[in-house]
Amino acid sequence: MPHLYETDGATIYLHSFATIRAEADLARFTPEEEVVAVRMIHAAGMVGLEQHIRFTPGMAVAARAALEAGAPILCDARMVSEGITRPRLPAGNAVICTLHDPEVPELAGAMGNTRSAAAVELWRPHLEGAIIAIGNAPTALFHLLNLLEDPATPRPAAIIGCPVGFIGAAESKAALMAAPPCPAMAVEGRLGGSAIAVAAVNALASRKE
Ligand SMILES: C/C1=C2N=C(/C=C3N=C(/C(C)=C4\N[C@@](C)([C@@H]5N=C1[C@](C)(CCC(=O)O)[C@H]5CC(=O)O)[C@@](C)(CC(=O)O)[C@@H]4CCC(=O)O)[C@@](C)(CC(=O)O)[C@@H]\3CCC(=O)O)C(C)(C)[C@@H]/2CCC(=O)O
Repeated sequence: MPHLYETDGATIYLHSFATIRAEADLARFTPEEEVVAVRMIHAAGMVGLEQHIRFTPGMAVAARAALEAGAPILCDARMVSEGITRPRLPAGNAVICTLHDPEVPELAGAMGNTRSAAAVELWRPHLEGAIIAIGNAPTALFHLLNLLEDPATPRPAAIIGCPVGFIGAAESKAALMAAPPCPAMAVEGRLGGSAIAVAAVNALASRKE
């Protein structure tokens, strides 16, 4: 007997989002935040993730406006940059990941830091008004926060802080949300990951589902 399963992509999405809206506790989110939270839950396959999602007031609106104005999107890992659905982007926005730039390994050695943190150095010319999407590397978020401690460093429009894991992930996101240098959102604790960061970007880039 062949397995029977749903084969229509649009129907799968429809049922998926309906299930999330039926099961997740989304009451505390604004309408602009809610679509982002739903898509992040969808990417993680985890109702309950919403309890760990934090936004600074107005972040979702500010990030959407920045994307409409053409903001570039700076990503810590190629897993993030590759996941962004280009046709969703409202202004043909540039998607930039500097992690695999040939300069990065030597720079990381000179800095005594990871390649992920060194790659953030190469964001400097693009930082002003950018959307930052960090889905993997805690050291990238920590290094960005350190750069932004200098008031002369150009301000991004918004930071999506979703590094994942056991070493530095919770701490870097706690530092982001304790003193956000610009509008920001984060998944608190160890949870996070490239797919969840991508889902946030894709939701912010889209009109309501
Ligand atoms: C310590 C690192 C962590 N990586 C995690 C999880 C995943 N990483 C994947 C991949 C393919 C990559 N990770 C690198 C970014 C690499 N990962 C690190 C670093 C050693 C340090 C980062 C940090 O601590 O901040 C980092 C290398 C560096 O010097 O910066 C990667 C560049 C490694 C490489 O391929 O050379 C690479 C990213 C490639 C890209 O997308 O451009 C995984 C897919 C590994 C796997 O499972 O095979 C996975 C993806 C998770 C995700 O959703 O993104 C952690 C858990 C985040 C961990 C940091 C925290 C910890 O607790 O250890």
